[in-house]
Amino acid sequence: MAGKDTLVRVRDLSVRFVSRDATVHAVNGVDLDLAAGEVLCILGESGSGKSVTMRALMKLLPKKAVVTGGILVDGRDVQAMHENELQEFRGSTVAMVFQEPMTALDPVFTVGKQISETVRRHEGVSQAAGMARALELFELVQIPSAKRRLDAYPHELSGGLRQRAMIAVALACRPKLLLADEPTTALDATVQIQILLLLRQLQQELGMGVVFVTHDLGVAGEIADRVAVMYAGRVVEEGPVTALMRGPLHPYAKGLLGATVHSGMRGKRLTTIPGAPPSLEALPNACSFAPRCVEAEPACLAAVPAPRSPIPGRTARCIHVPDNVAG
Ligand SMILES: Nc1ncnc2c1ncn2[C@@H]1O[C@H](COP(=O)(O)OP(=O)(O)OP(=O)(O)O)[C@@H](O)[C@H]1O
Repeated sequence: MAGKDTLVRVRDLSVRFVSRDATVHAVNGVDLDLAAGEVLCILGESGSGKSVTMRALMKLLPKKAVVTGGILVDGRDVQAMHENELQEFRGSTVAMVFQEPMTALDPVFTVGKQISETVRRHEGVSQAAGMARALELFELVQIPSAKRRLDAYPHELSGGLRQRAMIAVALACRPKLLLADEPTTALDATVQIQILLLLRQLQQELGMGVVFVTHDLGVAGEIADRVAVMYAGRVVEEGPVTALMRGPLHPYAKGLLGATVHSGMRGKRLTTIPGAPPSLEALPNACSFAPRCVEAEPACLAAVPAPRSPIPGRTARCIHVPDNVAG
């Protein structure tokens, strides 16, 4: 049963991309829960299904994607929404920030105009009220000389300020859920930490839920309350960030943590475990990590491991993890 303050509830989500030549099984039976005001990081290496999972939350996948399973956001069935309902839902209930701000910002309009138009579209307010809200948002995301910068075009802002402007656009209609797809990856380290701190502060002030996709364990440690570690389209471990970083349960998470800790936390690509993930076109009916796992044994190849929960609030899909929690 979904709790009273459940903001996101995903059950058995699968996403396939079908083409004439092949079927890519990008996401395979993902369960996720997010409480209002909580930050969940989806962590994993390239191609593990992080972005596809996140985009499914706002039905932002190409038409050819075959999506099955249940997605409830703020109690609404996302899969069942039609285009006009989605337009209202995107922005006012859920908004997204991207790695590349120019994905969200239009180069031919000033940033102030873009924010005020977004507000006007959703809330039907006057031009002056839209602009006043834009200024309020620029101040909220701590853009210095906010009034002057509202008249800037996106290319006139530095990378960090552009990122802040994009966050302001995303927050324009006070979303309950913010989706962030590697929004700091392209920035240099000091700007990256400033944007992470800003997001954390905004999330707390506004009480928003955040789903944050990253390949960077250091970033997850900085911003997350809970982490879901994805591998080959499955969540292989899920739990509170501090517990997971102190003592990961799944061998893949152990490998990531070992690799990252030894070489410094932030900015490290999660690719230091020997071997490569399986092809998403031919996933085995087995533990997908077994070929790279130091703990693998024949039983790992018998079936896809079910989630086990040795500690309340934590799960891992590994047969070596005990399953002690009743219910
Ligand atoms: N539109 C699409 N058509 C076909 N395959 C796709 C499409 N979008 C994603 N995929 C495939 O789905 C898989 C998961 O992609 P996804 O973008 O979710 O990975 P990711 O974990 O976010 O990786 P990255 O960190 O590189 O963005 C990949 O194999 C990708 O090639």
